[in-house]
Amino acid sequence: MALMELKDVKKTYKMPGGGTFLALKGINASFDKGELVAIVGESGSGKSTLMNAIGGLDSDFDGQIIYNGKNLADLSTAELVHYHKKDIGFIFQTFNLIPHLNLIDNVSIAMTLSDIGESTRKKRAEELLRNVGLGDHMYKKPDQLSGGQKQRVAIARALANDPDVIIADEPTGALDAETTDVILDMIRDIAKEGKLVLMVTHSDKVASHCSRVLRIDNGNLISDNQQLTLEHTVNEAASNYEIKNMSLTKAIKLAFQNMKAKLSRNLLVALGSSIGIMSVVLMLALGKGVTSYVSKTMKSYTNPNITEVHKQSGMQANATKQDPSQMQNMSQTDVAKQQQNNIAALLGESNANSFAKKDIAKLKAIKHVDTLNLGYSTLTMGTNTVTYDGKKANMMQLQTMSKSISKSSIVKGNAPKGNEIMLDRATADTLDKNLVGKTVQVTMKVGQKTITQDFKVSGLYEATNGGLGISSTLFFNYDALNDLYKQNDQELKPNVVYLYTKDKANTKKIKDKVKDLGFTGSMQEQMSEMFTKMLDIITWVLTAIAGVSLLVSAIMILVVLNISVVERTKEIGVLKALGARRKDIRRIFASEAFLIGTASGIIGVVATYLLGTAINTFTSQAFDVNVVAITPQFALTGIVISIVISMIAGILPANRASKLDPVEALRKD
Ligand SMILES: Nc1ncnc2c1ncn2[C@@H]1O[C@H](COP(=O)(O)OP(=O)(O)OP(=O)(O)O)[C@@H](O)[C@H]1O
Repeated sequence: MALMELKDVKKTYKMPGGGTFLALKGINASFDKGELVAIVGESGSGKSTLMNAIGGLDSDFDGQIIYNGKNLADLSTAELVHYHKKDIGFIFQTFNLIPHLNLIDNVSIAMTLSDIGESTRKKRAEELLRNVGLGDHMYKKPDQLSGGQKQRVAIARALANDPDVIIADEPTGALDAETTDVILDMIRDIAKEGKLVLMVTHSDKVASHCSRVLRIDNGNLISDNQQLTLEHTVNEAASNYEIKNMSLTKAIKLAFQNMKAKLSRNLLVALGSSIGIMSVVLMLALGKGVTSYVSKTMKSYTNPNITEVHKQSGMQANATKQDPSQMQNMSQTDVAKQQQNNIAALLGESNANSFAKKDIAKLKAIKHVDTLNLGYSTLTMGTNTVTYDGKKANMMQLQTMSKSISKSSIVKGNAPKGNEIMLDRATADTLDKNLVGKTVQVTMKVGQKTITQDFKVSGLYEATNGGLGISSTLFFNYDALNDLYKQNDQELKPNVVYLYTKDKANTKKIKDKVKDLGFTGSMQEQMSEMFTKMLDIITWVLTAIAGVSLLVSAIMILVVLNISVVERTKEIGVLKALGARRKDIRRIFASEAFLIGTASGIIGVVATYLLGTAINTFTSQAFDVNVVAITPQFALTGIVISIVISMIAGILPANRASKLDPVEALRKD
């Protein structure tokens, strides 16, 4: 039985306009091992069309091409892949070597696609390269070779999996006369070693070296002449390893080599994509940093069993409750009045923020509240002064003591008892380094009156960032201050209420109820709410940046991979001719997307880390806080998002590449 038999092979091309063109009109021939067959004919006669059908690149023909008893048109996809890998080797006129791979990798590509182990691959490729006289050039890239050398590499590549049939399409078409002879000798040796070589050529001289010449004209086989018999030799370079499917790791490795070839372009894309990832990681890290700072501050400065309650002035409460559109309807006089009221309330000149008896009753009635303490706090804006030893300090704030001031805030001495006062350390230092226990003279407003009286300093309070009150604060006992007001015929109206519960687990419920009743929490709580709101805004801005840049990077990756598919169309055609499955091509491109994604994720995380460190250096110097907290989970999230986005962006180009028709891909200039 002949190795290959063509029975009435016809090929009809469908024209884009709807018509058809009959390029092969019924070819009959049979071929055996050890033949060197020249296929000659005018340009456009159908030679390449026939070779594509024989090579299994085009299965859409009529008639039969029987190889080892099986019609190629009936082969399953897996059988066709095996046919490409094991039975057929291609040699092209324009060599079609893969430019970014060295000669060893170019020759071993068919073995890579067959999942042959690296050492076997390398050994075989070296042997083949030595056989074609390129033993000294193995690590060169194709661009560093002459035309003849390139074709020798292509011959070595065609022989890698030791196929029975070699299809050579004008293998000497791009070579000078001298090189042509060398290549022809090599091809003849291949046939002598027992392979069937089908060689398309325009040249009668080349055809004269062949054992048999088939002449095609206008799609018909017009002559088939046996002209000489080749002496057969023993095939020394035979291989007998198992042909398998390419593994994912090999696809990733190939993708890695491709990426290296266009390193700067891929790095730029990764750099661009990393901006989105940086926004994501920064958003997460900032969220965590600020939240933990706020809760830490809250914890360290407040007693968890105590709920501090403030009352908003009527206008303030209305303004916050009103919707913004109604706010706009407020007249300018209303706004001005409200501002005056707010300032008056802060300065203790108005009762708008004071708790009435019914307010206190309401607060006391809240479930789980065990004790209720009254307090008073006001801004004094320098109207109160403390004098010691001829030195005077202006006090900005007056506040009564409460259990919510943690002991750690009192850095020297004790909390004021009875008629004592406490000052902040900064103010105390301006008067005397050792003020605790000393008696100072205080001039202060008590309701409508201004009085001057001596008080003993019981201790000092550290007004750290985020601590209670601002600096220059004068602390009194509530009862003592109340007495002082009474002595001066004034009435002290509490504007702070402290609700105490034995079980701190109830504090949250109490706080919620306080809000429901229309009261507000402590300054710290309000600050932390403000912080949270600010954080929300920052988060939204970063999310928007992240969203837009992730979209841009996805598009960028899609475009770059698409360009890559176009640039590498011929390479994809070669890979398919050598037996790459659709899946393999898809995997190579998907792996490239994966690698870009990983690189951009890593760059994004490193950039966030550097930026975060810079931000933290600044904020820790200015405010003694680290606002950016990058955790390994956030870094991982960033990298995973980056990979997922790139993989999604890579789907289209990878599919496009995998679906390329090998015949069209190889014909591309
Ligand atoms: N995809 C196609 N669609 C329509 N017609 C095609 C297609 N490919 C080839 N043909 C036509 O089929 C005929 C045979 O083409 P083929 O490429 O096989 O010729 P050839 O003998 O190899 O020519 P050359 O020596 O110039 O390469 C030509 O007339 C060509 O125009």
